[in-house]
Amino acid sequence: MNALVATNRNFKLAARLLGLDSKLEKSLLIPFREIKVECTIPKDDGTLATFVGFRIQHDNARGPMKGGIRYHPEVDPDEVNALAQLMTWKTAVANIPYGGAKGGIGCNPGELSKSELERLTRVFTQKIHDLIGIHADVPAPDMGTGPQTMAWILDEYSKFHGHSPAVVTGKPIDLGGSLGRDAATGRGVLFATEALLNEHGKSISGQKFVIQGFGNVGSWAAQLIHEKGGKIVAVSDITGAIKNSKGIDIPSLLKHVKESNGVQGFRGGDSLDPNLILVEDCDILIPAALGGVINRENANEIKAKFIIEAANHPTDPEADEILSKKGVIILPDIYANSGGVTVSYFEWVQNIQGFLWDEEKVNNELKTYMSKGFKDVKGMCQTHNCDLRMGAFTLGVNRVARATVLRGWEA
Ligand SMILES: NC(=O)C1=CN([C@@H]2O[C@H](COP(=O)(O)OP(=O)(O)OC[C@H]3O[C@@H](n4cnc5c(N)ncnc54)[C@H](O)[C@@H]3O)[C@@H](O)[C@H]2O)C=CC1
Ligand SMILES: O=C(O)CCC(=O)C(=O)O
Repeated sequence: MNALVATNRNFKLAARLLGLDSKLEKSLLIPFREIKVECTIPKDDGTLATFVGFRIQHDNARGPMKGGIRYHPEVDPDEVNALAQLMTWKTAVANIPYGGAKGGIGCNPGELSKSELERLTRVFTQKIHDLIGIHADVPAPDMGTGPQTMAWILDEYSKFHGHSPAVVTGKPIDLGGSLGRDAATGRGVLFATEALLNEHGKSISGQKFVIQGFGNVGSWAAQLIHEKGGKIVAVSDITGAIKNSKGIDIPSLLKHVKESNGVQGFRGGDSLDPNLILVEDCDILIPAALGGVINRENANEIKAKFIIEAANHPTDPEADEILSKKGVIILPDIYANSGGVTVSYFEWVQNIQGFLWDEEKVNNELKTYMSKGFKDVKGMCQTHNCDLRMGAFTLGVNRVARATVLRGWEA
């Protein structure tokens, strides 16, 4: 199912549970602003290449819009729109003073040199610099981008507006990035998983995990779960998949990935068909790559008892229904992966204050926010007699709706 159709469907279900007025519902659904820009750069060989970049600014009722920038061949306006909307509900679930946005460029970063990526990022920033800003819209990394991308955006933006470290988060530490931001989404996934398991009288230790995606989010989640005694029995990335029923030695895998740019060829496990990773036997499945991967084609075959959505919208509504009938418990993206944007908020606060926190403070504050988020989501599940996805959606949508109404309708 198209990502936007799926996200709108979840929003509308939540709006119905909350009894929202239809005019308010419409105003919450339609994005604040959609930006589409042409980005033409000279390639290293002197030829020209043209890419299309997007920034969808979904809502700013609760504060500046916030969300990552994705570089991926499948970036399209509907997907970015869905991701921007999810950011609005996510920042509200986390209860941080932001709205939601998302951006992306349709490109394959693996096929571009570092200097081509730098030129592309600078051209994109030139096209959108007037519409982002410290109190307007604050980008961050997502799939295919990272601290270096944020450094180029910061540098290009600062040429127009003066030195502005708080205009992006997820920056390198040397440019005002926060300690702990790199690991934050994975660490948040760990805290979210602990909160859920605790409620079921279980702990991480001894549980069997499968992780799809071994980039920023998947690799940090794997590392932290491994340190807590979780047994990671299968992992995949774009290069392939590996499995080891005794548990993969994650520090050795991290070393291998650093040297070989992917999990393929790792000797501490057997290779596995990447198409079968999601249906591999485990207790807990963590999708940490693309959207829409859990759908009606594979939902019935999933063996996990719990799914922790580290990726954004990995599960289609059709799969939600199938999994719910099977008794599988899903911890939804807008809560489970909110650790990244929460520490982005801490980074922005540090930049504005001009005062750096130590890593222990960052991680402790993150734990507090993730614990509070879980309690708030559960509270909405009880109030509306609904599952965790609708608990999170009603929580987020209700907070944004209240802020929207309080700000008023006068033109
Ligand atoms: N980076 C962040 O702070 C946050 C990221 N997310 C979400 O987490 C997910 C992963 O993002 P990052 O780790 O930042 O991206 P990344 O670019 O660092 O890593 C992506 C990983 O997915 C793998 N991958 C790509 N296509 C695949 C496929 N077809 N099958 C299996 N693996 C595949 C890549 O090889 C790589 O290991 C995305 O859905 C993103 O939106 C959510 C919240 C915050
Ligand atoms: O850190 C941020 O501002 C946004 C992270 C993001 O794009 C996400 O949570 O999906």
